Amino acid sequence: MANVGIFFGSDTGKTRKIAKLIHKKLGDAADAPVNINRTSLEAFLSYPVLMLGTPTLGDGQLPGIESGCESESWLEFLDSLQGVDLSGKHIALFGLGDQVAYPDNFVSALKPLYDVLCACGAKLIGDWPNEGYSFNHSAALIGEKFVGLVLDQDNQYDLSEERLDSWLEQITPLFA
Ligand SMILES: Cc1cc2nc3c(=O)[nH]c(=O)nc-3n(C[C@H](O)[C@H](O)[C@H](O)COP(=O)(O)O)c2cc1C
Repeated sequence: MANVGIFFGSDTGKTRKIAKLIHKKLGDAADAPVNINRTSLEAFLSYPVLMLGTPTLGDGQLPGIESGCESESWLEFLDSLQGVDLSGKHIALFGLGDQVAYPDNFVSALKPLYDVLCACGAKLIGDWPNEGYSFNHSAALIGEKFVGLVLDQDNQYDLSEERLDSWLEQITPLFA
């Protein structure tokens, strides 16, 4: 088993694609990405380092039945994390959103994910500057920084790989 587990939720496949790209770039350090609705709590907890990806759906919500997905996803998995001890784990988040169609809730779903993981004692790494995006509001900001990498595959597709490379450069020394 590798050191890094990559888990994602996805409605239309864009977050899955980014998860696969992260895996490709990390090589043997990471296991192949797994949809969060296809894992167990035990498998999730077996990694010391986690990279967790999500789109924002609904009105700033995590994916799941309540936000209109056909399958369960983060909303349901987070219920199973209540009361779980994640201290000692390094967790980096990556979030996909659409700043043009949803400028009032851009990538907001990262925040409830962040909050649950922090409440479980995890060490969150990989915050990301908000420069280069145009939006009105995001719940995923703490001060001037997003709580994780932010990618907009709908409007800034061409910037994503460069952003991803820079983010991985920032975080890999923190857990290597
Ligand atoms: C019904 C619906 C609601 C959405 N709501 C938001 C939103 O509130 N904020 C946002 O930033 N993006 C929103 N998006 C855009 C998605 O997050 C974006 O297209 C993302 O790349 C989808 O990733 P996926 O293919 O992994 O599901 C929404 C998209 C859909 C279809």
